[in-house]
Amino acid sequence: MTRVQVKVCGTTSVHDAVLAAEAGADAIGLVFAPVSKRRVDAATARAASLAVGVGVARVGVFLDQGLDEVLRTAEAARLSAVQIHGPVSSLYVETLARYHPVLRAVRPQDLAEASPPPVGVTLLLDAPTPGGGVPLDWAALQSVFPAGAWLAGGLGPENVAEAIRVLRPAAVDAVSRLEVSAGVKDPERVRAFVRAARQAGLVDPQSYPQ
Ligand SMILES: O=C(O)c1ccccc1N[C@@H]1O[C@H](COP(=O)(O)O)[C@@H](O)[C@H]1O
Repeated sequence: MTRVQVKVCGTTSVHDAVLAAEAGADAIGLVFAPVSKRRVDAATARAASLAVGVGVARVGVFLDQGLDEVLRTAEAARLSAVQIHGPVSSLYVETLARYHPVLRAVRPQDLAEASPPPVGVTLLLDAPTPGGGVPLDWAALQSVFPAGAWLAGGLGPENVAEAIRVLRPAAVDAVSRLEVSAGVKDPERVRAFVRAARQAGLVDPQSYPQ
């Protein structure tokens, strides 16, 4: 048995990257989507990536952005994986997966179409409005949640254990409920989130993404 991985998303500073790493997060998320109130520039993201080092995954979050932009940003910001939101083609996702591990964010209504993902792609089940802090209906998803998929959408210290108990995701991912204001982390909530996820149990390693 292996522990659930924890991603702390929406990192906009070296300070908050180090906070997440010291709290025990396995991954930080760096949002490059132009629409996001947590958007980070490549130079700051690079500094945050270098600060946490290779022991922590650095996931770049993109929404409706071209392949060139994603690949250039991944290199500039020293990303170790990319997370793709929005209505992109299979070819787009498969092309990216030749360069980087891909987290493909899908809404519950898109799950059937996206499963199973191609090699190098892991599904991330998220709410229809990414970064909106609204939880999914975990009970309704229990019978269809794919082995090895990640879970996001309104997770925080108060509900992550229950989400893990119901869906057994390979990883949990949160942003809104870990902030004091958009893009600024609440240290106590970040620590409590990682702690709660850690304590919530273990998952079967065979359900992990390859
Ligand atoms: O956080 C954002 O602003 C954002 C913008 C565009 C695409 C994704 C975004 N965040 C992702 O949303 C989920 C969880 O959000 P929440 O915990 O419900 O607030 C997570 O995957 C973030 O990477």
